[in-house]
Amino acid sequence: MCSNKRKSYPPTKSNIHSFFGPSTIKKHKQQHDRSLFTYPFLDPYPPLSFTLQTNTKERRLINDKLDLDLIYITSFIPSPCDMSLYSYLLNTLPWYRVEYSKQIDRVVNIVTPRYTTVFGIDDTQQSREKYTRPPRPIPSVLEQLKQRVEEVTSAKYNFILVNFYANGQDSIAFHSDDEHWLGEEPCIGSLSLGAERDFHMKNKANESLKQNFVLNSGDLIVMRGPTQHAWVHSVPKRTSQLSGRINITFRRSFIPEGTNNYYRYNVGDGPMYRYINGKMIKYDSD
Ligand SMILES: O=C(O)CCC(=O)C(=O)O
Ligand SMILES: [Fe+2]
Repeated sequence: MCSNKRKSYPPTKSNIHSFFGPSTIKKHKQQHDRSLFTYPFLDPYPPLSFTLQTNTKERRLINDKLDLDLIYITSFIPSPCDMSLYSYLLNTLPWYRVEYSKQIDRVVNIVTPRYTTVFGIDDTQQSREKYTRPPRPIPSVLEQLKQRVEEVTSAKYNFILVNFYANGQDSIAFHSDDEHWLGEEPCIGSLSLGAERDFHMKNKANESLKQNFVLNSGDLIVMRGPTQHAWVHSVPKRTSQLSGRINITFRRSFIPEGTNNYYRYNVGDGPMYRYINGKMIKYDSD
C-alpha cells in the first residue's frame, strides 16, 4: 500500500472547473497572451493510433535494505506498445531545456542536462492567477497511464513530470524527491520508455548501501514509504548510449508551492522545443 500520507497543509478548495475552464489551449495566434509565451499553443494532441497496454506479471517488492521500499515491475508497458508510446510522447509533447541560477559559493548558471515538461496541478487547485506560471491539464494518454499506475500502487497522483534524455550525455544527478509539498512519505511512480539506462540508488546515511538497476523500456519503479527520505537516486551519463529515453514520474503535490516549483524547473522561462522530423528544434509559435 502506498498511501501518500498528507501533512497538515492548508484546506483544499475544489475549483478545478474554473481553473482549467472549458477550453485549455488557445488555438488562434491573434489571441495569444504573449506573457505566457513559454506555454505551448499546440494543436490538440492527436488521437492514439495504438491501444495502451499494461502488464503486472513481473512485479517484485524490494524492501530488504534500510528504509528502502520499492515496487519494480519489468515490462509494465509491454512491447511494442512501449515504443509506440515513446514515439507518441516524443513527437507530441512540448519540451524545455530549463536554465536557472543557483547560489552556492557564488552564483552558478545551470542548464538542466535533459529535456523536461510537466502537467498537473496540486490538490488545492487555486485559480490560474494564483500560480506563477499557469499549470496545464494532463494529456489524455498520460491521464490513462496515471490511472493504471494508481491501480498498481494504490496511490493517487496529480502531477506528471516527463524527462527526455536525448542520448547518454543527458542525465540526472543524485537527488531525492522529498520536498515538503509531497507529504511525509511520497509515493513516486517512475516509468522508463526507450533506451536502456542505469538507475543508481544509495542510502544517505550509509553510502556503501546501494541498489542499482538497469532500466529497460516499459519498466516501472515505484519509490515509496521512507525511501525518498533515506535514499538518493540518479541516472548517470552513459556516453555509449546513442538513443533517447523518456522517463515519466507520477507524483502528488498537496500545495501550490509544488505547482510553482514544478513549472519553474520543468518549463521555466526559456524557449519551447518540439521533436519534428527526428530532430529536437527550438519552436517558435509565430
Ligand atoms: O529518469 C529517471 O529514471 C529518474 C528521473 C527522476 O529521478 C526525476 O525526475 O526526479
Ligand atoms: Fe527523482
